[in-house]
Amino acid sequence: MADLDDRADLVIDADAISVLRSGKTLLRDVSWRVELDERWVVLGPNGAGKTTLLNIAAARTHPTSGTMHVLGERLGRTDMHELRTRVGLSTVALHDRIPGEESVRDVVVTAAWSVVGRFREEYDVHDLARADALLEQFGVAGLAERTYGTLSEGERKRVQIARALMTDPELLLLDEPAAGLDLGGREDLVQRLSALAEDPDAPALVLVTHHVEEIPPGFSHALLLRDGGVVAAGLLGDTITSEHLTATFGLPLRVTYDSGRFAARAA
Ligand SMILES: Nc1ncnc2c1ncn2[C@@H]1O[C@H](COP(=O)(O)OP(=O)(O)OP(=O)(O)O)[C@@H](O)[C@H]1O
Repeated sequence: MADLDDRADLVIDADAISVLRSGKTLLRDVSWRVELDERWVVLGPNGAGKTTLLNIAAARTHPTSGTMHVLGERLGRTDMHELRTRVGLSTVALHDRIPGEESVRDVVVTAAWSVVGRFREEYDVHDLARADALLEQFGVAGLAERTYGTLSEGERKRVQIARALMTDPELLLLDEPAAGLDLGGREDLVQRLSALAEDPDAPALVLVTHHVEEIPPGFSHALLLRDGGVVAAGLLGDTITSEHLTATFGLPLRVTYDSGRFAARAA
């Protein structure tokens, strides 16, 4: 019973999950618990299994073994489509499908549409107001009338996150949101994600990245992956250490921390 109560606040509860595809082990015996008010960073080198884990947390795919609960629902025993409507997901693969000629406001508001299967003419004024408020929150309200294809990469990333938040998800998963941004674009995004992390009304957050420099202040926990396995997990300050990063990336690294931001370089 105590165990059930413990689980009530868990948005992600991975219990020894493994993923095998085409004879390859993508995830190996991963256990990971995320609570409602936590903001997690998932860090690891290319091919570590980060996107695979995110896709399971987004109820897009199942583990091969182990048990996975998302928002209290057990994958394999629940309606995955229904569950997906409660999770916001932002990935490069999803955004590649956004038509360039779509207006920025429509890119955001159609998130509500695709989830509930409504037709375009049935958007109500609340949806439009919410889309505009999210564009404002991410500093791109002035671009609402522009077509998505004309935006810079940094502007697109901010619109993508606004879109992922449109459905008011209970869990927001962001896969490398700062990838491909220039320094100014990255810093702007880090600040906005930091504000989101510090908002008590924000959903539980999981941010996948390759770089400790991209960890926004306000994030609370980190999961380090290498070769599909967990190297370390827990509170950010205990987890993002030189020792753990060295083990994660397989080369001697020195981590520094200054004013809420991490940096890493070869030791
Ligand atoms: N369907 C599949 N069949 C076989 N191998 C796969 C399949 N999907 C992914 N992989 C491999 O699994 C490993 C983990 O992939 P994943 O995309 O989860 O890693 P990642 O940590 O997100 O990497 P990156 O940082 O490069 O995006 C990679 O080596 C990838 O090539």
